[in-house]
Order: sequence, then structure tokens, then C-alpha cells
Amino acid sequence: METPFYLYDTELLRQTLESVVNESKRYNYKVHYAIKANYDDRLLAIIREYGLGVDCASGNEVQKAIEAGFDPKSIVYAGVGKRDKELRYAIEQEIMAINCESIEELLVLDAMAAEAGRTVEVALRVNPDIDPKTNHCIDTGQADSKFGISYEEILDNAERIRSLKHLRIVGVHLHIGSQIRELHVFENMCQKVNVIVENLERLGFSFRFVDVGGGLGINYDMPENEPIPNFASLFAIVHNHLRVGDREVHFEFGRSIVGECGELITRVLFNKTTATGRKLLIVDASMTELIRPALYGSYHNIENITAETDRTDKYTVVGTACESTDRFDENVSLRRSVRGDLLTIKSAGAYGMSMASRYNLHDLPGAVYGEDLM
Ligand SMILES: Cc1ncc(COP(=O)(O)O)c(C=O)c1O
Ligand SMILES: N[C@@H](CCCC[NH3+])C(=O)O
Repeated sequence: METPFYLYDTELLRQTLESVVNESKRYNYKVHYAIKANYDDRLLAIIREYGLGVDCASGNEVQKAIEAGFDPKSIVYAGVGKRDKELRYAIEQEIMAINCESIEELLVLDAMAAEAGRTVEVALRVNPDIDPKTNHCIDTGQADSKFGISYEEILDNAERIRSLKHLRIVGVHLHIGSQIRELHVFENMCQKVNVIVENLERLGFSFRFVDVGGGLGINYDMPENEPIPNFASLFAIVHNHLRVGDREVHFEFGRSIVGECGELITRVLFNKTTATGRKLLIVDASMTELIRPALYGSYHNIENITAETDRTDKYTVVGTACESTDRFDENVSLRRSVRGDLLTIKSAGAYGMSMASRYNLHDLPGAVYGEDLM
């Protein structure tokens, strides 16, 4: 296989899915997979075997999930800016719920549902105003965020929302952010959700489910120490703090399902030293295969997997794209690396391939699956 390529440990994916399914069963929680994290066909086929639903962020993602064999009734669709054709497609497919993120979207959807002669099941995506203590680039539930409708705006419009004849408001949805490692944040989230749900039900809403989103973080620093994320702890927090009544509880995990099972394999092209003395290791991958370091300053653990020496050097690992932020890490200690060596960039299964681009007309990377190597 030509480098760079993604290598997926399908056995680890299966173990991760087993863990999330077994832990969620204890409380009867329903788990959706956030397909934006990685929509590779082979991975989707495995995820489907474990009975997860799908959380989508575009009409094309809904279509992909349906083509991959997921039951439309197990698909939810959120997004601040759904185009008319995407809303119409979701109505047609009769998915589990369209998660609306503005009052205007609710009004437009109601009119479209009327036109289609349907009643559409909807969840209100609430912005709970919570600091998820993660990288600010990937938080989604603070007051000023573009995501969700503020609780106050829902209260002000409660009557109007309830009067929409072609929508059945069946759920409350929220997602406070991604790569959350401080799990106590979810405790605050549950307390806010309790107030929101109970007050809205007092106003006459009746919710079949509460969807608390995804966000469970993975261990980018030391992936070997924690290959499977701690679903049990998150579920226990939600169990202890969310007042559920007879409502279903749904989750939407992306990174925690596929993050650790993928790595990006890249080859060293050149060594060079800048005039300031910085040792650059130029590899054949770039931000076009894995944009997270360039986009958010995110850290991924890197290792030289073919070096023949144990002596190390400090490198700045940079990619081939014509952008100065195209670097994977700075001042990283690696076994002494020469042209032709292979490096692995770890924990790249989520938001790696799915965010790849063809900038500089780069080819998209291929994929290799562990189960084919046995
Ligand atoms: C609405 C929604 N649900 C689920 C997810 C999945 O999040 P994560 O990959 O952090 O589990 C995201 C992405 O952050 C999202 O925006
Ligand atoms: N793509 C992001 C997270 C955003 C997830 C979707 N809201 C990442 O790589 O961390």
C-alpha cells in the first residue's frame, strides 16, 4: 500500500463496540454512532453488526447511513444549517428524529411536513450553556455557540412550538462538546438537563427520549494505556445524576468509538535543519490526510516504527502541504529517523479520514484493515 494510509485495528474496534454495548445495556441506554467521525464502509459494516443507531450531520450522512444498511428509524439528524433538500430527504426517509436547532428551522420544517402530508418526529436541540473543559475549538454548548436553541428562547416560544401541527416534539437533544476528559462536566450537564426537561414537560411537552450527545474523550497522550474509553464511568454518572422517568436516554459517540482503532502510517521523505537549528522531519502525509494538528493544535502521539536504532533525536514533524501550520508535532523525541522510515501517527481513527481534503490536489489516502492482515 502506498503511503500515507490509514491502518485500522478492526479487532480493537470490535472490543470497543462490545464494551459500549455491554455497558449501555446495564441501563438500557441507546447508543448512536456519530458518523461524521469516520464513514469508512468497512468500519460502518462492523458498527452496524453491534446494533448501534446513527447520528448524522448532513443529508449525505443520512443517505450514507441508509446505504450502509442502518434502519432509518435508528437515525437522528442534527445540524444548524440544514438545506431544504436535506430536510425534505430526511422527512421522506422517516428517520427517528430531526434535531432542530432554531425556531425558524422548526417553522420551515413544519411547513415542509405539511406539504409532504407527514407528521415529523423532532427533537429540540437545546444549548445548555455548559463549559465542557475541552479545546475551545470543539466546544458546542456554551451560550454564545452557534449550536442549539437557548432554553430561554424555547420557553419564550413554547406555545408556538407546541402548536406546530405537523411536528411531533418527541425529544430533547444536546451535545456540549467533544474530547471531554473531565467527566464531572457531564454531572453538571445532567443537572441542567433535569431542569430543562422537567420545566418543559410542565408546559405541556412530553418527551420520549433525552439525547445527551457524545463527547467522551480518548487518551491522545498515552493511547496504549487506555485503548478503550471509559464508557462505564460516563454511564454511571448519567445514571446517578439524570432524572430519567420513563424516558429513553440516548448517546451519540464518535471519537470514543473509532478514535483509537485508527492510525496514519506515513513515510519519511527528507531531513533538514532550519537556519535557527530546528530539525525538520518531512513526511509524506500532511494536513490533507489528518488536519487536527493544523486546525486545532491537537496532539497525536507519533512513533518511528522501522528505525534500526534506539538513539533518539528531537524533531519537528512537518507535512507536504503548502501551509505553514501543516505540522504534526514540534520538538518530539523520535528514534533517529532517515529517509524511507515509517512513522505512525496514533489515535487518528476519528476525524482523520472524514476530514481529509484534496488540497494541493493530493490523492486521498487508502486504508488497510487489521482483519485482512491475519
Ligand atoms: C451533535 C453531535 N453529536 C455527536 C458528536 C460526536 O462527538 P464525539 O466524537 O465527541 O463523541 C458531535 C461532534 O462533536 C456532534 O456535533
Ligand atoms: N472534528 C473535531 C471535533 C468536532 C466534532 C464534531 N462536532 C475533532 O477532530 O476533534
